[in-house]
Amino acid sequence: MPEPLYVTVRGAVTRLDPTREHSIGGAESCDVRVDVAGLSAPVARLRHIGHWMMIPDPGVEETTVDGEPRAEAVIHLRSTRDVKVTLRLGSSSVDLTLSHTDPAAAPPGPTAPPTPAAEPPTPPAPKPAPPVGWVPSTLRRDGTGTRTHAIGARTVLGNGPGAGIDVPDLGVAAEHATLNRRPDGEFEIRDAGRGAGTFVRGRRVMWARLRPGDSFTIGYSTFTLDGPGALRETRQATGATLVISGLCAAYRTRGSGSRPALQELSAVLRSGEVLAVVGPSGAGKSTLFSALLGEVEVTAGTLLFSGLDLATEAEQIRHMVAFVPQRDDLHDSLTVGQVLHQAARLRLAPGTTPAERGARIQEIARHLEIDHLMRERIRTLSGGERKRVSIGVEILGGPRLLMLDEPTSGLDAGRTRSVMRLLRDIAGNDCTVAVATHSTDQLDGAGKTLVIGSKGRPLYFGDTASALDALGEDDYADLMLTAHRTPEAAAASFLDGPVPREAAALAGTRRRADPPPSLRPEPPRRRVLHQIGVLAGRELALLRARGPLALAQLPGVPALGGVLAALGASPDGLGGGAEENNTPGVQALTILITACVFAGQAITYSDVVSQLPILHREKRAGVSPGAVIAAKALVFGVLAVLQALIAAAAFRLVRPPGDAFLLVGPDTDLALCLSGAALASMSLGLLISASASTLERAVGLATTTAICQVALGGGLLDLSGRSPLSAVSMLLPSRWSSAALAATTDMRELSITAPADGLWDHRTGLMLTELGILLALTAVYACAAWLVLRHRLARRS
Ligand SMILES: Nc1ncnc2c1ncn2[C@@H]1O[C@H](COP(=O)(O)OP(=O)(O)OP(=O)(O)O)[C@@H](O)[C@H]1O
Repeated sequence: MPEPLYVTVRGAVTRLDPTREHSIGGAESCDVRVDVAGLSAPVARLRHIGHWMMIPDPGVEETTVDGEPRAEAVIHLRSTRDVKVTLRLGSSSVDLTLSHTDPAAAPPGPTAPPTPAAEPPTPPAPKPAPPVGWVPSTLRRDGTGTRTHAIGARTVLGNGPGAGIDVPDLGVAAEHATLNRRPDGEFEIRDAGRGAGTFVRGRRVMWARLRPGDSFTIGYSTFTLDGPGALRETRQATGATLVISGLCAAYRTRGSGSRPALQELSAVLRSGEVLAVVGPSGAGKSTLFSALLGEVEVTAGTLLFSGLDLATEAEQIRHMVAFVPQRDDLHDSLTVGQVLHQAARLRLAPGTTPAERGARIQEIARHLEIDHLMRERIRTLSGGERKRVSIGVEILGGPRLLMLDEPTSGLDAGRTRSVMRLLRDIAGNDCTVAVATHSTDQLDGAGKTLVIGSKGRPLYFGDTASALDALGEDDYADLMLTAHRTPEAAAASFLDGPVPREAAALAGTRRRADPPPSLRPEPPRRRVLHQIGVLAGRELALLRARGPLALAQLPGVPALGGVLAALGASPDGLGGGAEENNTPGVQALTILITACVFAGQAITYSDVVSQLPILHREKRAGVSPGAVIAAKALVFGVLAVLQALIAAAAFRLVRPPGDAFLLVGPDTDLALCLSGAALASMSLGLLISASASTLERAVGLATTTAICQVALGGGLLDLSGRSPLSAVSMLLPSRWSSAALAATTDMRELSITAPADGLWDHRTGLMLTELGILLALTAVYACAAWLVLRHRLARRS
């Protein structure tokens, strides 16, 4: 049973119930009444999340615990010892004593300071608290505040003792950036492209010139040039406030412009708080998250997180924000351990060592109670376990704002409660948590609630405990029915209430992001290379996870094609004796090319479209669509070439390729032509898969393309003239690979059924051109796939 907390102020003891949040302040509604500077607003809140924690209001200027000044936004009371807390505002302060046992029931004796002897003998053992803050212990430097560094001609900033200035945050690489003094005496900052970025006034930069007074941000530290040789570092106080002020968002509709989805929504959420966003279906709960993620058009209002504007400084805060979508899209065939390791390699700075990644994964897995599932495949997990893994993937990077869309949908009441408890725990570790939910019976897990009515109109924001009373409803079922009709009085009273005013006041004080003097925003190439490596590794893991039967098909299809082509060919294979006419040679050539284009296209045509939700999720975490396509082209390209070699070898086992050749020899030329066919078709398959909106459409597109490849390869229809069909065939790998193979085997000379096609002439230069065109098609299809995928993942609604 969670234990109560006893707060003593000037001799008066108040017992706090662990099942709900309590406020300390001057207002009558506060649970513990204190007078600090005559303020009526709460100066601190106390909440139980497995242990008690105190959240001083940001307006409190100084908090001391047992006489020690504390800069944290959240003070965790993990010990069962009595603690003396002083909160100071201006010249006024208040002293509180927080006890885990009732001081009034304690035996008479000395009261302060408490000694071990004065403590009650066996206080009830609390549930073991999470061992660490959400910013991981392995990479954490305690404390916040300001310090000044001496800087020379070149100073390296990075994560670890090797750097001149140590910035121990998750997104910071070991050698993250260098600060150089220029010949003119000014300084420039250069990002090494290995971590989560260097930011100057909200923009991610690879290079920027800095003058005295200019600042740049790396991880959670902001550095300001204080003059020659001095760099002032300000660590962002843990805990950041989310301010939503007068937010209006709209979806574009076909033809008629846009349809409003959120209207003048306001809320203020502080670190350590859990916000439940509730409302009837279609009210706009998911849209609110889309707006916070920059995925829907914000037509008015302000969104601030940690003082940064999400509209203009989204890049800088991207690594602070994580989103767990409603569907737990994860690679089903991988194990939990593989999924977490891949996610850690993509989401943590590339310079993070395997030991650090392992420690972080262990830390998260223990916290989420999934450490015993590391070897289980995702598809074998229950809904609740899968949800925990999905949350784990998103919090690996140590976000400060975690948003979850329906995290409890499909879970039983017990699992729902445990997810809500987990979210409270996460919030208690320097994170702000917002959750859209229909599980209104478990809302007591969230301290704050935002009720949205139909058409995105806000009806209530405030303490969860007061939501029903404020809206005059008995239960949430009634509230949902009322909210569906959006009562004008409630909507108007919200807009006239204190929440929009407070949000507007906070939004009005935001820092302006002026353009910096000199910037060079560049794509961080090294990061993309790192991502290609990680994603290629994942493709290999996914291939291995397909199982032996599916893996056996990969060499099986081209081998069958090679054997069938050989059986259809004359005893001389693709060649032929001078006096003998090799009529079946064209058929054999067509079967060989068909087998290779089918095999190449088949390995990729469904790949991107079936992973789209996962890719969308990873794009939000900074994974580049270019890296995705490059990794797939790399792995599947090698696979396609291997398949072509298997087809060539199978053919060669049964029939000779012939005597004629143009480049290296009959066998090598055959292998080159088939490899070109398979490689370019693999790339065409990627384009199909990136373009199709559903798997069914991808199947349709792939089938159509395959038919065209067979019919327009050159061996079945005469494409020698300037017909439209001939023009279309130029876009297909089968046309160029058939021509190259016919050229090297001198098919026009050997077979009377060979078409009078100039592309089939037995000329070395022609064959080299045709192989070159196959490579060019491979590159063009892959680039087109990248552009299409980039467009699809970036598309705003
Ligand atoms: N991509 C989109 N394009 C156009 N309209 C959209 C789009 N997504 C959502 N909408 C509309 O915006 C409104 C709010 O949708 P949203 O998904 O935010 O509601 P919700 O409260 O999350 O609903 P639910 O509880 O059913 O998930 C709805 O009317 C919906 O039809």
